[in-house]
Formats: sequence, C-alpha cells, structure tokens
Amino acid sequence: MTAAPGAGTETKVVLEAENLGVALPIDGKYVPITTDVSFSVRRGEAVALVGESGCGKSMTASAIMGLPPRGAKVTGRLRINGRDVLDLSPKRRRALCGSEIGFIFQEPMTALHPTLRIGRQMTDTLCHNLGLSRSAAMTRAAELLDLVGIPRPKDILKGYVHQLSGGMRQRVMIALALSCDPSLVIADEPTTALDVTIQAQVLDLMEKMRREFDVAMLFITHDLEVVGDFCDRAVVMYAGDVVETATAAEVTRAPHHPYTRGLIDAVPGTGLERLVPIGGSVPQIGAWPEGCRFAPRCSRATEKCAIRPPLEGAPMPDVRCWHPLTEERT
Ligand SMILES: Nc1ncnc2c1ncn2[C@@H]1O[C@H](COP(=O)(O)OP(=O)(O)OP(=O)(O)O)[C@@H](O)[C@H]1O
Repeated sequence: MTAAPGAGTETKVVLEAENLGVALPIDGKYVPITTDVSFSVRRGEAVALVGESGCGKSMTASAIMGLPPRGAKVTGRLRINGRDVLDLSPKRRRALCGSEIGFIFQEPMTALHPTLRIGRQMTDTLCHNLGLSRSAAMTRAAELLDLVGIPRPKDILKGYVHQLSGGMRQRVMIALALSCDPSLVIADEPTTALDVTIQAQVLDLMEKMRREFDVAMLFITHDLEVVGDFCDRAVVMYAGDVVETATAAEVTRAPHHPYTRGLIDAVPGTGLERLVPIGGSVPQIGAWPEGCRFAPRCSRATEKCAIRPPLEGAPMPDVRCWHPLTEERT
C-alpha cells in the first residue's frame, strides 16, 4: 500500500457521477430507481450519501461498483479517476473495480465466506488483484490485519469469520477493502449492525485509514450523526434524486431543503423537545409525483412545486427546492 501522497494531489477528483440514473425492467418496462444523481468525491475526502430507506442510495452505489441488478439500464456519466467507465466491457469494468475500488458492507457475514478461512479469502483477493504469490499474499494479509488493529493476525488468518466479534469482522472487511490500494472506498452502512462503542471504534479506524492513505470515501448512511462526525460533504437523496449537496456541517446544522430539515428533526439529539417524524413515506418507485417528489410530504409546498425543481436554477444552488429554508450558514 502506498502512503499518502504529498500536498497538491489532495484535490484530485476520484469519482464523478453526472446525471447518473438506474432503471430496472419491471413488468415489461423500465422503471426509474434513481435519476440525475450528480456528485463527486475527491482524494482524501469522505462524502456521505444520505436519505431514508428506499431513496436509492444502495442502487447508486451498486451502479458505481458496476454491480447493478440484472437487466438494469444505467445512464448518465460515471468517471473513476477521470476515466469514463459506463462504456467499458464487463471484464474491464471488473478489473477496474478490483484494483481501484474497495467495498465495506453493512454485514460482513454476508460479504465474507463462512466456510473459508480468513487467510484464504484475503490471499485469494490479493493474488487475483495484485498478482502476488500465495506466500507473499499471506504476509501482506497479516500486515493488513495488523494495520487495522487485529491482534495475533497470523492466528486470525487461520480461523473463520464466525469466530470473530462483529467489530473484528468489520475490521477484516476494512483490511480487505484496503488490500488493493484503492483510490475509492465505498462503505454501505458499515456501522449500522454494530453496538455504539464498537461503532465509534470502527469509525475511528476508517477515519485513520482515510487520512493515512488519502483514499476517497463514499459513505452510505441514514445516520446524520455519523455524517456530521465523519464526513466532509453530504449528498442528500430523496426518491431517487439528489435534493441537496453541501458540507456535512451545513447539511446537519443549517439545511436548506425541507426534506433534510425533516430528517434532522426526526432524530434524537437535535435539541428539539420532541422528535418530529416526517409525515407520510417515500413514494414507491414508479409512483413518483410529476413535480417535486417531496411536495406531498412538505409543509412549504405550493402550486409551483407541480414543476420539478432543478438542482441548479432553483433559488439556491445545490438545493432542489422552489421554497428552500434560508437559515444562515456560518
Ligand atoms: N432488484 C430490485 N428490484 C426491484 N426494485 C428494487 C431492487 N433493488 C432495489 N429496488 C427498489 O429501489 C428503491 C431504492 O432502493 P435502495 O436499496 O437503493 O434504497 P436505499 O436508499 O439504499 O435504502 P436502504 O437504506 O433501505 O438500503 C427501493 O424502492 C427498492 O425497493
């Protein structure tokens, strides 16, 4: 693994999604799952993709990884380290993903094989992606486990994933994600399945890895506290759309989109006397309103919201809303 490069390279854009859309064939026609998803992640930066369940966060991540569901139509542009990847052949795409993108999933038990020794799984990945010999891969695997704070790495490599605690399993996932020296790591709800103390440890470790190796991180979460604590910027999604993009501090302290405000008011620790859930629910795919998709749940909605607001060109930049909140951001 290469150490963090020096100053001057930290602004390099690693991931660029431009009007990224995924549609799935359902009952004989393509139904949009996400539309117009645009954002970027720079080297060393952690960007959160945030929103309620069903907003399209994981679908966006699967399109970036080149692993959308069978039959999916992916449109728009997607660049990884400046290279357009949507037109690559499946083989070249897999090779690119193996060498440039690392993944951390919510539940390591579903991503790690239950009956293969941890050493075997790690060395398979290292041999395949880096072309190492089996013995060199085993040495590297032990180094990686040591790096992520796993004690007695050589013993752990001989064991199985079910013998580890949830936090240790997630450390193995992080080691695997970093094993190919990726420029981008996609973490899909990596701490949701862990208890609070272990969550904090895993987040600390990811933060350390991000700083040390200067990777770009796309962090998929519905936890706004994690966004505020861990991420630099946040991309808020609603019903398959990006509705607001800003720094994590701005999004969590002074959001401009009523949906983002609703998300914040619905979680504990916001200072409100009681939590205020957003009324209603995310519209089903195939049943999105014509205009603003959030309008049916929005107290600020007017007739104008029958027209879909653009992300740019509505009253505020990076806020897909005709009536944004105008709280000052300091
Ligand atoms: N293979 C599929 N076939 C049909 N619909 C799907 C499929 N995968 C996802 N969907 C639908 O696409 C929408 C977006 O799903 P997605 O998993 O991306 O949401 P999410 O924001 O990641 O939610 P969560 O936080 O619950 O994972 C949902 O309505 C979901 O039911």
